Amino acid sequence: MSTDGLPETFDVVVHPARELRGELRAQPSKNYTTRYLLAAALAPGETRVVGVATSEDAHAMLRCLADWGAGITHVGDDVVVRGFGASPRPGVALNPGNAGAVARFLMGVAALTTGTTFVTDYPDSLGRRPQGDLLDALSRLGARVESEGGRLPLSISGPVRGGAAQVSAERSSQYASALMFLAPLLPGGLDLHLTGDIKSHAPLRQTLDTLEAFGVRATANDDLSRISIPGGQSYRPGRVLVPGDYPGSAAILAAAALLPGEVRLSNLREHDLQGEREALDVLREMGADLTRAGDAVTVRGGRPLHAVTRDGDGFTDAVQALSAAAALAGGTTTWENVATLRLKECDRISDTRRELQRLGLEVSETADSLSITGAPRLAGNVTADGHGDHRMIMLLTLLGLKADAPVRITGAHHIRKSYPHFFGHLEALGARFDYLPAERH
Ligand SMILES: O=C(O)C1=C[C@@H](OP(=O)(O)O)[C@@H](O)[C@H](O)C1
Ligand SMILES: C=C(OP(=O)(O)O)C(=O)O
Repeated sequence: MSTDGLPETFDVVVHPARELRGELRAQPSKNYTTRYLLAAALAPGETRVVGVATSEDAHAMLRCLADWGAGITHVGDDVVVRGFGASPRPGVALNPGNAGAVARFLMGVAALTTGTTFVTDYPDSLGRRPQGDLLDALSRLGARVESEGGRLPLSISGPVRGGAAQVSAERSSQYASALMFLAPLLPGGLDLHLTGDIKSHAPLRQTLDTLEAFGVRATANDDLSRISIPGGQSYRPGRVLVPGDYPGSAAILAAAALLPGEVRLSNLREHDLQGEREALDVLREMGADLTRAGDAVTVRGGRPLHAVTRDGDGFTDAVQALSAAAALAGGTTTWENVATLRLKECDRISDTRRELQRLGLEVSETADSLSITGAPRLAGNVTADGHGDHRMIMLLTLLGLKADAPVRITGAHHIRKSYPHFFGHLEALGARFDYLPAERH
């Protein structure tokens, strides 16, 4: 499955880099790939999804949709999906791997079936992430739900009719997105009330955007606390183009800001709903020299950076990458309102604090914030724990490039969850890595 030419599992040794220089095309967006593939499967007929991500999460979605009965044909970088419409095959066990969004979106749609089971081969990561808020919403709608403590493995059986529904959006926006994908295919649609302090508004807008691209009518109020989707609709098949990925690109841009040289990254739409687009503003506010021409962003790196205090919830998947910039900026950077980071592939607050401290940095945390005091230089010569988390691996890689001596990152193959060509892209810019047998998986 891996197209990156690297061993199946590996630790990476990151060598200090003098500069980064060159041009790259941003990889396809993870969040739009998962959404477009799912919407394509929910559409009767054929949809061509142009430029699909090749990450493990994209493969997880493709595998699950095929198991539910979608026809999947790869044509170059595109995927042609023959949808199952409102009738995914019942009685199937789906394995979404380690992909939270994939698992949750499919759990919503599972209410169309008379029984779907969800299992994972990542019991220590996805298997620990909470699903209770979505399961509660589904059972209030009349679905039959079985789980132990609201975690995978679990099973969901419909049918449900729809109508008024409540879902908490405090721990993850993915629960509400899941119900939004389900809603148009229910006889009664859904009048959704998102409760709690709503987090991750940006992905919710990406879901609304996807529904619109597939001809599904939906209305929402400004703060997204009310989302109304009439029932009895169908997804319209057609052709959709996956935009470039801001979360992964934020790591490349942060690396480029930290090191001397010049990096140009294309395929980053200026008007895009991915919240991690804000990473560009954050880097600029920190003092980076970043310019945009159309869909290309150029960074002239090596300028001194300074600390910022920002609400990180708008760019949740770029907080790790920006933490690398913070680790080398003058002063103390604080990411506020980031409690949901604790519920990702690892605890991205406490685990990040521990790894940064291991590298010699001063870091503190509260329940919902992370503060990092920048150091003028990092000694390196340590082994850091990747925590099986692609975004932690990106952060540690950036610090290794800037350190005085190499940094080893364990389990670096988990980069493939969202960015299989991450190391290859950095090599193309002049970085150097060794790939060693993994000390542990
Ligand atoms: O809807 C999506 O595709 C995503 C939503 C976000 O999760 P939360 O809503 O849990 O913050 C984000 O972190 C994740 O990578 C993808
Ligand atoms: C948290 C992430 O993904 P997911 O929730 O889809 O597993 C991520 O991509 O950083």
